Amino acid sequence: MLEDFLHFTLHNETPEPTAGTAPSGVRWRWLGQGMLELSPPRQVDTHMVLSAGIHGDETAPIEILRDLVADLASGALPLAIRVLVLLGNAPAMTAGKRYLDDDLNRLFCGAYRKLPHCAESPRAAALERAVAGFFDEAAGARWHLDLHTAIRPSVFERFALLPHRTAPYREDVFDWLAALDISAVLNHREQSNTFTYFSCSQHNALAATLELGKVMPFGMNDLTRFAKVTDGLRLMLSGQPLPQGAPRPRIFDVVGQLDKQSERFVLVVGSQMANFTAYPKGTLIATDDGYQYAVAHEEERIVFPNPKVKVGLRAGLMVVERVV
Ligand SMILES: O=C(O)CCC(=O)N[C@@H](CCC(=O)O)C(=O)O
Ligand SMILES: [Zn+2]
Repeated sequence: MLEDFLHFTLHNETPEPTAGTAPSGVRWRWLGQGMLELSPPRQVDTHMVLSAGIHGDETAPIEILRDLVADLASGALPLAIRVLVLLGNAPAMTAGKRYLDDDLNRLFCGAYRKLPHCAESPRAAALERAVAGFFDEAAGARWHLDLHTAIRPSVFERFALLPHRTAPYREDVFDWLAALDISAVLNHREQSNTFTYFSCSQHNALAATLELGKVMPFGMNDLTRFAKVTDGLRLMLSGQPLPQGAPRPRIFDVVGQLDKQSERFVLVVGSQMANFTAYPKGTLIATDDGYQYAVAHEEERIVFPNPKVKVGLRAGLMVVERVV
């Protein structure tokens, strides 16, 4: 099973037995579809959740995690920390869609309770339980990296989003992201219902969403484009120091959110631009019933423009580069 964790996940097959020790000595526990805990034989003080496929059509990170699990099982990659690998939305992966009924990454922090009949709600609940169980037993450092790909091309092919928290992020977080080949960081300034906000706010994990390239079908990804990210993850998993000296990512603060309040929402600037496209002060970006968003700063950049989201959800973020 560990050689092709993804296959078991997509076919909703349960391995028999559901726990064991791999040839590498790594202990494993299958916690349910797409949920696998791996730990070295000795006690460790670092605990990392690695998730992908929270959106079913974002396949590159799913393939990256599949390959990492296989290498941990065979011993090609030694494991020095405890890790929970989560593949989020298997039915959506099979359908090649972002989600079936509702966006799973808007259903965390208990938001799933408001949509009891949606296909993704039980999954959000199960993922929350898995993370809670994992971190309950975790004394020491807690990390969560949630790997995604963007729908649109991006000015920065690999970027991170940090969930809002009251304490500012330590400077070394940006060095750490630089070592993972991340060239831009978007700093959220509001609470949300994303997976990383959940693990950050409810489990005190150092959490980040990583956006790796653009949505492609399974088998069509050029994973060499993310080789440095994968190398960094391998170092983290095997307890090795990350390389120093990578250029610091550029940092952007969210200054506005484009909310789709009704079906009359219009993204005036269109929706075909790359993420982080810049607009000058005064540009009208979006309109809706009784609402409009115009650029208020000298320059703002748009991220995740998507007028097709459901009413009530964010249809884009506006960010401003931080002067450091
Ligand atoms: O390209 C897009 O429009 C969406 C890519 C994506 O799924 N991004 C995540 C970001 C989560 C965060 O804000 O941390 C999402 O929208 O859920
Ligand atoms: Zn995504």
